Amino acid sequence: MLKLERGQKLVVATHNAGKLREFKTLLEPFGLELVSAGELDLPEPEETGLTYEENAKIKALAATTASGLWALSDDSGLSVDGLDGDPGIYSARWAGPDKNFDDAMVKVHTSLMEKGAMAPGQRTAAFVAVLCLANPAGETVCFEGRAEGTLVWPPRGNQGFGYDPMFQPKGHMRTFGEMSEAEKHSWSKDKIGLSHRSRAFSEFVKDCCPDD
Ligand SMILES: O=c1nc[nH]c2c1ncn2[C@H]1C[C@H](O)[C@@H](COP(=O)(O)OP(=O)(O)OP(=O)(O)O)O1
Ligand SMILES: [Mg+2]
Repeated sequence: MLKLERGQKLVVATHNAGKLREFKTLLEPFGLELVSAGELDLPEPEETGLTYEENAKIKALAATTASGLWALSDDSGLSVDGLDGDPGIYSARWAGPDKNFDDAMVKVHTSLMEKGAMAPGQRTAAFVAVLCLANPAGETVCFEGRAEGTLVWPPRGNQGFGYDPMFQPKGHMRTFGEMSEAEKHSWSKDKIGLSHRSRAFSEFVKDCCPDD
């Protein structure tokens, strides 16, 4: 089992500013020294895997190899039931090159409309995140988290990132885009969080983080 020590320097192996922000908040209580792949100017590896886990490993191993530090990566996406799980592992690039998430959300919505999926029950989806911790010896360990919800239209809220404004988590009336980061995570050591990332993070904490 891979275990981090208090004060240890850890690369957050992402080039996504939204994820980086979330990881900084989540990791804060554990007394680690954080540096991001962007700050170290690490190359962005090609995500050639066919699963979240494969891509998370690719990113964590690339970062630990390039930096000599332990690395924590995240591969995540939105799996829409009515679209057979798309955009899934391709969520970041599904709308095409030079497209932003406003375009990507329109594409998800229009694809569902083309299938006649108008009622909330036909617009269910899940966010999935797989975190991977890698050490410089090339050992890895992965943790998965899921958040179930419904896709609303039009998108609501301007917090979070990516597809957050159209994702309303199960049991809630507001989208992730309408929630503060703290609400989106709803993370604490003794209760299950709300977001896919915080749910995967709980498992990672249990096994790999120093006790605080
Ligand atoms: O909490 C989330 N709220 C909204 N959207 C989200 C979330 N989590 C993942 N997503 C979507 C957008 C993201 O771009 C894609 C992940 O793609 P993914 O390849 O894992 O990340 P990325 O390319 O943006 O950054 P990087 O690979 O450097 O970590 O799924
Ligand atoms: Mg990526």
